[in-house]
Amino acid sequence: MPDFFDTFLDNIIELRGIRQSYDGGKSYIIEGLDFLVEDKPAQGQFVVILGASGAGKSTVLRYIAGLQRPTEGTVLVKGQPVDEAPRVGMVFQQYSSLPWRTVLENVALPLEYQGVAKAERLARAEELIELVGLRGHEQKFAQYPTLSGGQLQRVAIARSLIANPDVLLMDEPFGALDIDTRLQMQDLLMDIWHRIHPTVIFVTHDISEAVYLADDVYMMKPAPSRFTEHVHIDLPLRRNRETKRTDRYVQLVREVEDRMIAITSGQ
Ligand SMILES: Nc1ncnc2c1ncn2[C@@H]1O[C@H](COP(=O)(O)OP(=O)(O)OP(=O)(O)O)[C@@H](O)[C@H]1O
Repeated sequence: MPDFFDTFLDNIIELRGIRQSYDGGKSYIIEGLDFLVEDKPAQGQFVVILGASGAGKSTVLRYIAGLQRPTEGTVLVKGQPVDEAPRVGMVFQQYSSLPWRTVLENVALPLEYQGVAKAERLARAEELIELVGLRGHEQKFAQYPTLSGGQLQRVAIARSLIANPDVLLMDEPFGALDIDTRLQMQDLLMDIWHRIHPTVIFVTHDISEAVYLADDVYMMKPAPSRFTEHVHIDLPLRRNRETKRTDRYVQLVREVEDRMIAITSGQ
């Protein structure tokens, strides 16, 4: 039975009846996949996707970003086909900045593509650079080792946010970072999310990271894959390192872990 308020909420992301084949329909790596994320304007949502390697997590993000079409099925963002709903930002695990451009130019890039005047786009880029804690690095080239791995991901996050996306897709964005930087970036991302409330769809292999960040965790079974499990994370909205010491956090990590083990072992 749908919740009473569900009738008033649109889905910001809607994937229905998705099938994906790479061999002309002989076999399907994704089969019967449905995924609905409701819109919560001015509140946002933090959704984390977990699944074994090769389950199709990146593929789901590529559908939502409009980078790939499924063999069958419907993909809607804010009720529209993805090609007509362009306000989607994406952050990848690999550093994706243009190394021959400065931090400021990299962050401003999406607005340059949109034809926004230079003074305006650089002013907006400065705001985002402040938001991600990169003040003082604007004129450095966005390349390693001039910038550290964590700083390069900050550039990527700032760039993904500059065009005011309704949806921010993050594909293992902290996967390549050392543990200290990773924990710092989790807190930075939470802080940003509380300020600007996009709907975030975040892929990770790290269950403790998933529980720390998410409102909801969705789990994919191995191929032919689809979402089979969902855990709502009922931790307080504002979280910090202390949250990880609470009984509820530990309990949720265990619950998600148990469900992942059951899914991947086919139980
Ligand atoms: N162009 C392609 N041709 C054939 N198979 C493909 C193609 N693109 C993706 N696949 C397969 O689709 C499956 C899902 O890939 P995807 O990258 O989405 O998985 P994933 O869950 O993100 O994996 P990981 O956690 O390892 O990043 C994989 O088995 C992959 O080999």
